Amino acid sequence: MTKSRRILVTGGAGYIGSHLVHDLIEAGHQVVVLDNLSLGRKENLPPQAQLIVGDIHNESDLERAFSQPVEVVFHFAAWKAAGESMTNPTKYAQNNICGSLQLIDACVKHQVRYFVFSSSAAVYGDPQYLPVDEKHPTQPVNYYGYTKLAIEENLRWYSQLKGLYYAALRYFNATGYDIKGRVKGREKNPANLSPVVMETLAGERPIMQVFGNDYPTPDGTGVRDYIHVNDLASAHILAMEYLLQNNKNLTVNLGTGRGHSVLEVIRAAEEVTGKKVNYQIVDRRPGDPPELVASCDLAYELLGWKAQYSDLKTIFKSMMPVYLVE
Ligand SMILES: O=c1ccn([C@@H]2O[C@H](COP(=O)(O)OP(=O)(O)O[C@H]3O[C@H](CO)[C@@H](O)[C@H](O)[C@H]3O)[C@@H](O)[C@H]2O)c(=O)[nH]1
Repeated sequence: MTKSRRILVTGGAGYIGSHLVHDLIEAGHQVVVLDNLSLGRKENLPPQAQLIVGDIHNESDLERAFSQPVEVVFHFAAWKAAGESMTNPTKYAQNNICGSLQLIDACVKHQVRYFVFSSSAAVYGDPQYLPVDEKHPTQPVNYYGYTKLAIEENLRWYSQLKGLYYAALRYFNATGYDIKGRVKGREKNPANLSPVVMETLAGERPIMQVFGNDYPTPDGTGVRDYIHVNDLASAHILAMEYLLQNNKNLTVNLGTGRGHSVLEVIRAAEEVTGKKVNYQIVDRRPGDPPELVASCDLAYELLGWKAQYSDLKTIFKSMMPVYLVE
């Protein structure tokens, strides 16, 4: 039996956070969720999780979240309009960088020693080589990636100055829904490929766009490393255990090491659902690299973690109950 711990999950009612909360509760932990419900949903949470509707920017909400001792913080909360990161950088920085610093400060004040942060492959920018490992230069090409990197760097300083140990988990393309069906609420305003494919299949979009088919990839469409949200959740638990056991920081990629093109993704969805995706090829989306694939050796070496549910068929099977309810 693992020890039951008191854990705070910011953004725990959101897409990735809620999957982790279910796993933490099933592992016997006591979970407090701090979520402003702007993107999260109450119904995503198991009844055992304690929900505090509040914000990481608000001191009194943070005080409520830390009213009882917390051992580990998982930080998912973010202002997610990633597309707006370039057009509205000030708001983006205020929400994401400043909010995270307020949370980190509160952690230090309340003697939390372990912090797990949702970072992103976006910290690397355009890949200079593939697969991208953790030694790859960090040169973000959008403000979203920059904010993630800025928070990682702040965590490194706080770690040196204040003895907070952190894990920065750099997700590649998060996808899928709970294979156990525990999370039923859809992600709000999704813009990523797999939900767009599912919305098109569900008839909610008349047609979807494939951004470019003239990339230097096998079929000309963009290649990404899709990682199932349940695999992400299990990596978070292993990262927490790593911090608790080793008192050492951790920065790792979370992906599969395999890339799939947009057309491959569409075909897999068609095969799993037995329906045709209506799509059109349009121009490339500015800023998209042709290919982004993770090297995941370090996560395997340090955490013993490897993706289990991230093949395209399992991904789309897990999305069907959420998108194709009869
Ligand atoms: O309607 C769509 C949506 C996407 N794509 C393509 O599908 C691939 C995946 O795109 P998307 O799902 O938007 O993800 P990325 O642009 O790869 O970015 C994701 O992955 C990054 C990390 O690598 C994260 O930081 C971002 O938050 C997350 O959106 C790319 O080739 C896109 O050009 C389309 O063709 N049509």
